[in-house]
Amino acid sequence: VQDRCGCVLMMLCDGVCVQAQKLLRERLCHQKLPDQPVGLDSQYKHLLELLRRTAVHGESNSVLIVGPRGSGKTMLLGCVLRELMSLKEAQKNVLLVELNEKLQLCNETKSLGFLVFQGSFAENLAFLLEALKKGDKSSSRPVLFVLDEFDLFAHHKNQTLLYNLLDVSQSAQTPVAVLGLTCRLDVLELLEKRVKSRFSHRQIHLFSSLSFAQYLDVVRAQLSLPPDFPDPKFSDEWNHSVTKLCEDKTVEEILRRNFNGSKDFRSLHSLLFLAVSRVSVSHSTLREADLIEAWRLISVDSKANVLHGLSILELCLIIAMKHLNDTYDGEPFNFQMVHNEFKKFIQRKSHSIHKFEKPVVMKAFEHLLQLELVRPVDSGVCKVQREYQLMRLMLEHGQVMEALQRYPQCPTDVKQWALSAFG
Ligand SMILES: Nc1ncnc2c1ncn2[C@@H]1O[C@H](COP(=O)(O)OP(=O)(O)OP(=O)(O)O)[C@@H](O)[C@H]1O
Repeated sequence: VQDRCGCVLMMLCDGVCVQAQKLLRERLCHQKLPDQPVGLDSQYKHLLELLRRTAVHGESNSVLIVGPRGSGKTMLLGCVLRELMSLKEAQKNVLLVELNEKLQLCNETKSLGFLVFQGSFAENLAFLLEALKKGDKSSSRPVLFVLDEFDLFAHHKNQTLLYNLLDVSQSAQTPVAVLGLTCRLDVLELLEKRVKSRFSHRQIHLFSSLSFAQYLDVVRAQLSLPPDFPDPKFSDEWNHSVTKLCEDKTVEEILRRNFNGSKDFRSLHSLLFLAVSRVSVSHSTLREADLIEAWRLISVDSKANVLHGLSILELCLIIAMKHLNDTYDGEPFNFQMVHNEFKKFIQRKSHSIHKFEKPVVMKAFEHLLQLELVRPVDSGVCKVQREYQLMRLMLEHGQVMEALQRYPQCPTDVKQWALSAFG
């Protein structure tokens, strides 16, 4: 009987644990909007007010949301639209149209059952403009145009689409809001004069001024189970363990390093995702060890891994390049110089490395180039023979030394030669 009870309990626990993990993984994979954007209160209010004026009062408008990758442009817009659609006075009233630069509607809009453009760019544009011009301010439904990667629109068809949309947004026809999302701070410089003069010049900037304390709040919020989680006992225990985890010194140190590296939420989410994935029935709460392991996985140096897979000849060429770097004060080098340096080593110091024919050495050099461990100084110059093309080594001291330490059966004379360059 005890065994059976234990088994049933185990299955129940298993179910809740899987449910919690699924919920958190979905959240961390950006499948859901956060309840509230963190640290973007003023931007949120500003955008909501602008869109409310279009949705409720029928005022046309245009605005750019500018910020680096992952700074929350899409999320901010999503949260604002969610609130806008929940406003009583704006409900059912607003049409949302997401466009890409070829004037195709994006998938989300198609699924709303709204119109789908299938024609050429010119046909689509003519159709769209006619539809917008037919309306008037009082009877037409306001239309919100969302132009993600706004800078790409600036490269298209003499900016005809931008010109026309902004033109409509300035006239008294159908109320239209044009919302551009972009990473480019200089995006206005890309616009033609006629387009620029029709843009409202409203910009909302998302540059993170997030403090570490706020960042920790985000971690806690991202890892906590919601109040409506089906098993309140489990979620209480889980949330308690999350609070405790965030107070742990080692965990705080890891989070601080991640924060100092990048304030981008995507990198935080990857870290937390890896930690959450380690939770299992045998340990159904998050532990310090899960975060440490996740951090180890995330901070693995990919170049060090590539170095680990090199042949001994390729490794020797890298050491020769480092010697050249030291001799010529970091000036670029070419294959011929590397080959000479390598030959010197074989003649004077090496007993373990065979003589290699020049084409073989060239092949090894080409492989390093393919792996981007070596890069041409000027890739545009293709007239220079490969042997004489100037190159730079794209590796740091520590990366090569670590690779040598881990290299299986690395000959001692090669190690010593490396130490005289990297040591
Ligand atoms: N201030 C914030 N508060 C809460 N979550 C945030 C915040 N900023 C970013 N995020 C989260 O980070 C992830 C990336 O954000 P988002 O996709 O909105 O960035 P983006 O600026 O649109 O990036 P891209 O330029 O690549 O399109 C999302 O899951 C988002 O929920």
